[in-house]
Amino acid sequence: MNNGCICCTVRGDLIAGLKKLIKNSQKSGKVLDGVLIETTGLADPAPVAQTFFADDYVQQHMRLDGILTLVDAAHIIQHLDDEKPEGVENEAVEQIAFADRILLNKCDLVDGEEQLAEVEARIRAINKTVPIKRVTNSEVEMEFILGIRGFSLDKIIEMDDAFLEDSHDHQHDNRVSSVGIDVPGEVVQQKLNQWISWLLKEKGVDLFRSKGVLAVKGMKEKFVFQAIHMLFANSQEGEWGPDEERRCKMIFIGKNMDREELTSGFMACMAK
Ligand SMILES: Nc1nc2c(ncn2[C@@H]2O[C@H](COP(=O)(O)OP(=O)(O)OP(=O)(O)O)[C@@H](O)[C@H]2O)c(=O)[nH]1
Repeated sequence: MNNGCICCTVRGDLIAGLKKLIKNSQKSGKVLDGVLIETTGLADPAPVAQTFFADDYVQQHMRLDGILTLVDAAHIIQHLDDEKPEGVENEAVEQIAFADRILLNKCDLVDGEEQLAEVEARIRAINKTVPIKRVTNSEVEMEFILGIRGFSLDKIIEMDDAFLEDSHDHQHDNRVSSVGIDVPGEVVQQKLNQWISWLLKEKGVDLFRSKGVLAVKGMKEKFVFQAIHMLFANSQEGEWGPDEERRCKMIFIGKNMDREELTSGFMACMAK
């Protein structure tokens, strides 16, 4: 599939991809057990689910088993409370509303039963009947998420009577965007640490997701970092190959991002 948003621009690609999988399986005689589609956290689930009903060929050969929504227990309330511009859907609300199963993840990051109960109550206010499982690191038995026959067209149409209409309009929040940085060279660890601390402290509320693989001066291994809002983790993973170009590659996804500020801030950490 091409790059793009699975619920908008590349939905035609999704249908073509599904058809190809079915045809390959028929040709090779190998049974296709299932297809897992992982959207970005910012996708509207409705048009993706609609794919399984919009195309006759796909509808005849596939059944939508269920929609699984992974909820970040530590940050979900902030996203549910985010006031969107007029006409823009709140993706977090949509993803919970459409869910046939919910994995309430990162329970270890939440302060006890009271806060978890509050999160569950917010989920229940959107989707009364969905089974919810509390987990850490998404550890779950497969029976909870696969082969569940959880998707019900009647239930969805009750909630969204335009679900089967072709013109399923939805508008994304155009305050949310991504900034990618990919530059050859190395960073200076101390400058990088200072910049990341500044970034998470000052921009963490609006920074939904950051991740990167960096070449750090004097470090044989690749420096890998992951962050969700202000929660940051890093590790050293595998050494740079002798012929591999040492470079820094990162992506930041968030609200009201300033490409110029992020890029110049990072470039100031590069080794001369
Ligand atoms: N403490 C804690 N950390 C977790 C848990 N689940 C994932 N993480 C960490 O959170 C960071 C981001 O992982 P995810 O939230 O799974 O990432 P994601 O949003 O699915 O990321 P992409 O699909 O790559 O955009 C990583 O550093 C994970 O190790 C959890 O239950 N508890």
